[in-house]
Amino acid sequence: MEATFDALLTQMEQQGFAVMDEFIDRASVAKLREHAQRAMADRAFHPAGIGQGQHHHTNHTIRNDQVLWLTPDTLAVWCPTLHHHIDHLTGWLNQSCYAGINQSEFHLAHYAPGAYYKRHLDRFANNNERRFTVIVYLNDQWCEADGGQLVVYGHAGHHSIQPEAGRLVFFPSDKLEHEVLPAKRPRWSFTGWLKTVRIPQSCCSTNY
Ligand SMILES: O=C(O)CCC(=O)C(=O)O
Ligand SMILES: [Fe+2]
Repeated sequence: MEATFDALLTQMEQQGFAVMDEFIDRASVAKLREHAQRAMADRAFHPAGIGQGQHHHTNHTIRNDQVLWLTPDTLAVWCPTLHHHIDHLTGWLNQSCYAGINQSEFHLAHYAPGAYYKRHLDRFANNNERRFTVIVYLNDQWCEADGGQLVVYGHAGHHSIQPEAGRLVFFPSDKLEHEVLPAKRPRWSFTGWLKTVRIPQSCCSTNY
């Protein structure tokens, strides 16, 4: 896996983003998608918002997908393979690149036909904790006519990526602008953000 992660980093340096197929196997994709579909049927998804903290709000002119936030523990149960790979990637980033990742957040996303997410950066204006974005798609046999491509604005201009099952997209959350074009069939994905969260000094000190 280390050689694979090296290749990811090389791609990211060269083009501003990295793409890897079969990051997780088909059976793991199918299992995670089934959990997502069941949660959707149970009305556990809710309209996605933009902004953070007190600035968080929904804005359907910018995005109109639905999301379900997952704790790392739930991810570990719903898709142990993906949980393990993300853990492994985080450890590698910390050891090889001194990335200082100490937290993560994850959600599943569902784009109903017609849903989109306009061009944006993943890092909030008032919070620089998000360092890397990790997206894994859960859609079998996606084709051009299905729409829903992820368009990334990399070093060499824009590039369109099909949200195909098992495919990983990886990029720096504060640098790469991207958008999701309107999907024409239900579009399922997992998105994670690897973060560096400053621990307040007072939490680390011990009083003797
Ligand atoms: O699903 C995708 O392709 C990208 C989603 C995205 O940009 C986001 O959730 O911030
Ligand atoms: Fe994004």
